[in-house]
Amino acid sequence: IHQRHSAEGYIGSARRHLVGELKNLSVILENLYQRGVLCDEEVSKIQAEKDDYDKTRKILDSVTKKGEKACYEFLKIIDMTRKRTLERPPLHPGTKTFDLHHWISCFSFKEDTQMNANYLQGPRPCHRYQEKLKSNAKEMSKKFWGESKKLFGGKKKPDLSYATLVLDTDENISPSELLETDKNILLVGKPGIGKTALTHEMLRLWAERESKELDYMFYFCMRETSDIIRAKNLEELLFGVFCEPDEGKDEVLQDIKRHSDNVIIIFDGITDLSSQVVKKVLTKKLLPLAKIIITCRPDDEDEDFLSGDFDRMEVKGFSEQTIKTYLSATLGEDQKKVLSNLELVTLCHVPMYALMIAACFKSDDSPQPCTVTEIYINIVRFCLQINSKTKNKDLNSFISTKKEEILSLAEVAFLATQQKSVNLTNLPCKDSCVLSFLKPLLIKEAVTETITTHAFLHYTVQEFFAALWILKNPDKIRDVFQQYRSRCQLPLFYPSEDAPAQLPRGTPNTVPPSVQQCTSSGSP
Ligand SMILES: Nc1ncnc2c1ncn2[C@@H]1O[C@H](COP(=O)(O)OP(=O)(O)OP(=O)(O)O)[C@@H](O)[C@H]1O
Repeated sequence: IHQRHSAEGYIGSARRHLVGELKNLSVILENLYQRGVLCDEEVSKIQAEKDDYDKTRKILDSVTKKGEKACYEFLKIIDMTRKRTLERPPLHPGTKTFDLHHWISCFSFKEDTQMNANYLQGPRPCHRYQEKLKSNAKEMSKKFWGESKKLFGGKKKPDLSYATLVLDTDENISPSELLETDKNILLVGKPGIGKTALTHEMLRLWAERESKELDYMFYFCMRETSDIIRAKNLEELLFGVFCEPDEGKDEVLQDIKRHSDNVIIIFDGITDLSSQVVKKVLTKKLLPLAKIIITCRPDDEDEDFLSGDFDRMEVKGFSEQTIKTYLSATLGEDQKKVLSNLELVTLCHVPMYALMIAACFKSDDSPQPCTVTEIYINIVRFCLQINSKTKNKDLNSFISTKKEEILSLAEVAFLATQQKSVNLTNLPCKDSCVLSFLKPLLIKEAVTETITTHAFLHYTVQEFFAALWILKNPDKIRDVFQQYRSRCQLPLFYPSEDAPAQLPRGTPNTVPPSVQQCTSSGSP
């Protein structure tokens, strides 16, 4: 039950804490002026006070002297600008006794629909930039889901965006809760489990949320590292790699730096800390109050990422219920074929496999794959067929004619995976059909110069081809396992001296088969 307080009394009760803890007094003064609480002269007088202490005292005195209405306006301003004007709540409860954020949230405001939010906004270029970031975020999210939909051909356009479940000590957390929390987050999850999907969902939610607050959200795909590594400072990272303001660059950068608590940055698929700027952001040397979200695979998890204050969470993929909803949206009646096969249903816990399975089963005459390897083979054959417009009956002989090109792609995949990279600087062949597994990656070299490199459509496709290359070069298997063992300090379990040079079949209960496990980034 909220007890109704007088605004004047409410300010009085916290005066001691407000003096000394109010920040960004210029924002408060500007708003008091805009709302007609203080006139020009009063504002100038306050600004002339020697330090923030005295300025705050003077603001409080002037507002209180003007009575209840002015005090109410003041509280309203503090409420709307709290991120900028109040000290952050303590990260460790108990280290600070009075929490101004909590205090202002307890004041019960009357309904006030007349309020003009514009008063509370920052400089115009910052707003224009926020709008640009929001439309970028919407676009990225749309594109992400659009690419999955392409697998279903032109006719069927299922809705593929289901909230990924995140599990943290037995508690499911939704993407919007992740977005709202003030904490820094480390999201760990195996390949294809939906880490990128989750970050794109957060981007979408941020772009669509109705908030009057001026805030910023940035996304970096850490696999596209070269331009990130080249960024020498914060400006080059935020504006050069991600998105440049159309006007008032300096003003925007100033605002971002000054109000870093209004910034959210996602580093998706981090493998190491080779970028100095990224390292500084993670260790809070830059943008100390920004909220940071990192995603990585379990193999790449590194204590250095956590030197800041991060909450670690695991992305667990689809639940039983989500699998059913997903299959029904993508397959309709055909879902029964998948649901009747326990192995396939279990695979669907990994959204990437759910997508592949749904794509494989989408038409009546599709073969029924049962392992991850078979599903990847299906996908590869499916892509080759679509791109070459080959009839089903001719597909095998078509693939035979392309053997060399396919293996050259596999070799490039293997070499890149070994170097923990997705940037393919040299194309393995000229065949457009085989090259359809790649997408161009544009890297800005200079203002007017862009270099085009290539990357696989999805990292797991690169891993599949890398595994294919090992299978075709059995003499390399021992080396690869040896390398894996020395990185992970695991006993060398396979292949033994007399074991056949052949990899075990996929274990379809939860994870990718050994083929992929052995070649995933960090553990080739
Ligand atoms: N919540 C979801 N709803 C529907 N499809 C999803 C979901 N999450 C992931 N997918 C599908 O699975 C694919 C792989 O997911 P994503 O790229 O997010 O995995 P990841 O965990 O980032 O993998 P990696 O570690 O390989 O980068 C996506 O392209 C998307 O098609």
